[in-house]
Order: sequence, then C-alpha cells, then structure tokens
Amino acid sequence: MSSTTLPVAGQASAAGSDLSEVRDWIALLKPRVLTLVVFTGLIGLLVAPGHIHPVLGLTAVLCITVGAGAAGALNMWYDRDIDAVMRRTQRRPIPAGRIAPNAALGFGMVLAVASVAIMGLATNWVAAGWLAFSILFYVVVYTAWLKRRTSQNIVIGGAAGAFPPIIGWAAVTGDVTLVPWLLFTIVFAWTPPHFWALSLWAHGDYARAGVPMLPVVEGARETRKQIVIYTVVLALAGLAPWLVGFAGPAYAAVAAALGGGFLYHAIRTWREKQDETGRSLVNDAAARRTFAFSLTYLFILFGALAIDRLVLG
Ligand code: HEM
Ligand SMILES: CC(C)=CCC/C(C)=C/CC/C(C)=C/COP(=O)(O)OP(=O)(O)O
Repeated sequence: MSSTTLPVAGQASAAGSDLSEVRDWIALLKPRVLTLVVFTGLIGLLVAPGHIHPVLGLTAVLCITVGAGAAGALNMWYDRDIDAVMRRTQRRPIPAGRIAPNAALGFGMVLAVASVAIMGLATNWVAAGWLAFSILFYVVVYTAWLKRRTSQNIVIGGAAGAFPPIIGWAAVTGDVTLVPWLLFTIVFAWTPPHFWALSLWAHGDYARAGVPMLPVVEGARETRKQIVIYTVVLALAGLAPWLVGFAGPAYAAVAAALGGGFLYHAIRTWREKQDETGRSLVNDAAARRTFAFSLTYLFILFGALAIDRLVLG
C-alpha cells in the first residue's frame, strides 16, 4: 500500500514546489505594484490619438509589464541586504534564500533587454527608448543612487513610475507631446503622498535598514505637512487634461471630486491625534486610509480619462 501511495505523494509535493518556485519568480516582478503601473500605461495607449493594431497594442502593454517587472527584479537584487533587515520585505525570494542573487540579476537583465527590444520591433523606438530610460531610472537613479542617500529619494526617483503613460502614448504615436507629459506629472505628484502615507507607519523598518525616508530623517510631523502640499499639487495636476482641452467636463468633475477626496484624507492625516513628534496615537488610522485612497484615486482618475475620451468622445 505504502509503495503505491509514496510516489503519488512525492509527485504532488514536486508539483507543489514547482508551483511555489514559479510564484517566487513572479514575486520578483512586484506584481501587485505592477497592476497600477500597467493600468496607467494602458490608458496612455488608449487615449493617444491615432490607431494601433490590437495585437501590437497588447504587445506594447505586455512590454511595459515585463519591463517594469524586470526593473522590480533588479531592484530586489540590488536591495537584497536591506530587504533582509526590513520585516515587510524579508520574506522576499532573495533574502529568504529561495532565489540566488545572480539568478535574479540575470532574470531581470534578460527581461529588461527583451521587453525593450520587442517594444522597439513591435511599435517604435521612441516608446522602446522611454521604456529603457524608465527601467534605468528606477534601477540606477532611484534604487542604486538616491534611495539610500536622500529623503527626496522618492520625489526624484519616483519619476520612474510616472513614465508608463508616456510609453503607452508613444507606442501609438511615435512621439511625446504635452498631454502625455501632463499624465506623467499626475503620477509624479501622486507618488509622494502615496508613499509617505505608508511610510508614516512603516518608518521603523526603514530606520532599521538605514534608509533615509522622510519620516526617518525629518520626522512624522514634517512628513504629514509634505503629504498635504503634494496633494494640493496633485489635485491641480489632475485637472490639467481638462484645462488644456484634452478631456471634457465629466472628467473634470471626477478629477475635482477625487482631488477633494484625497485632500480630505491628507488633511485628516495631518491633523491625526499625535504626540509632539508627530507620531500617531491612533495606529496611523488616517495615514492608512490616505494610502488606500491613493490607489483608488489613480485607478479612477485614469479610468475616467479613458471613459471621457473613448466613450463620451
Ligand atoms: C518610488 C516610488 C514608490 C514607492 C517608494 C512605493 C512604495 C510602495 C510600498 C512600500 C508599497 C507597499 C507594499 C508593497 O511593497 O507592495 C506600495 C504599494 C503599492 N504601490 Fe507603490 N510606491 C511607489 C510608486 C508607485 C507607483 C508609481 C505605482 C503605480 C503607478 C505604485 C503602485 C502601488 C500599488 C498598486 C500598491 C499596492 C500593492 C498591494 O496591494 O500590495 N507605487 N508602494
Ligand atoms: C516602466 C517602468 C520601468 C516602471 C518601473 C517603475 C516602477 C516599478 C515603479 C514602482 C515603484 C516602486 C515599486 C517603488 C517601490 O520602492 P522600493 O523599491 O523602494 O520598495 P521596496 O521597499 O518595497 O523594495
């Protein structure tokens, strides 16, 4: 009896370990963060004037996905020392010892080169150039240079995550005009309040790892103030596509409501019950809501732009 059941059990666990290995390689791409990165890239592609064959459009979106994922893998390769120290990241495949650093490096490089080459061959080299630039920006400028040096790391380095709408747009038109730069500006202004809200309760991890995120260097009080300032800039930037006549009043109404909503959450975070250093006395409840709202904000804003352009015309 046992001679028949053992191999079956062995096969089942081999299949199980294959699956968890695949899961680890996928985890290197930071798939959850990718959802919004790819969504903004897709909207850039959909609202761009002109026509792209659906198969080529899909290829372009896939290249943005794989390119951004490759950047995530290279980030995890470079950051493996600090990821091992931070509670949130220590179970990642490299610090947990499930994927060797060099294998992750090779994986990231191959995917990065392949995504740029396929983007260039399938669409055009302007889109491919911006994809290559954003991968390099995230890995070299943000990860290797700024992240461990300045509390402005995510303001400047965060620009990497703002390029996907530009790449999507360029895949259709072959150029980058005012509107894609406005979409870039929206994501650029969105990134600081998105991340700093989270960093208000995650700063212990960053402090332990010696990463100079804003609450670690300037304190929670200053971070709360900066969140409000960038949210005001974001709320205005959100209206820009309407101000230049690219989007209609329906988009403007959604953008105004979302901007007001974000500002409400930012101000609640600013005024949250806190001690004299700005540390929350209520488990960062308002900051957590602001972070969650940041994700909703970007998703609905870009969704509204697509509906405004493609459905309402
Ligand atoms: C330098 C800039 C940024 C930093 C430092 C940052 C940091 C983070 C961190 C630490 C998390 C928490 C959980 C995790 O690791 O998954 C997170 C979540 C997230 N970020 Fe960002 N982020 C940045 C930019 C962006 C951009 C540009 C996008 C997309 C446009 C984005 C989309 C997301 C999404 C969708 C989540 C939720 C993931 C989940 O559900 O776990 N982030 N971000
Ligand atoms: C098109 C293209 C190449 C886009 C790439 C940009 C990209 C993946 C942006 C997302 C930014 C991000 C996940 C930051 C996380 O910061 P972190 O790496 O400091 O976070 P961690 O502490 O979770 O590792």
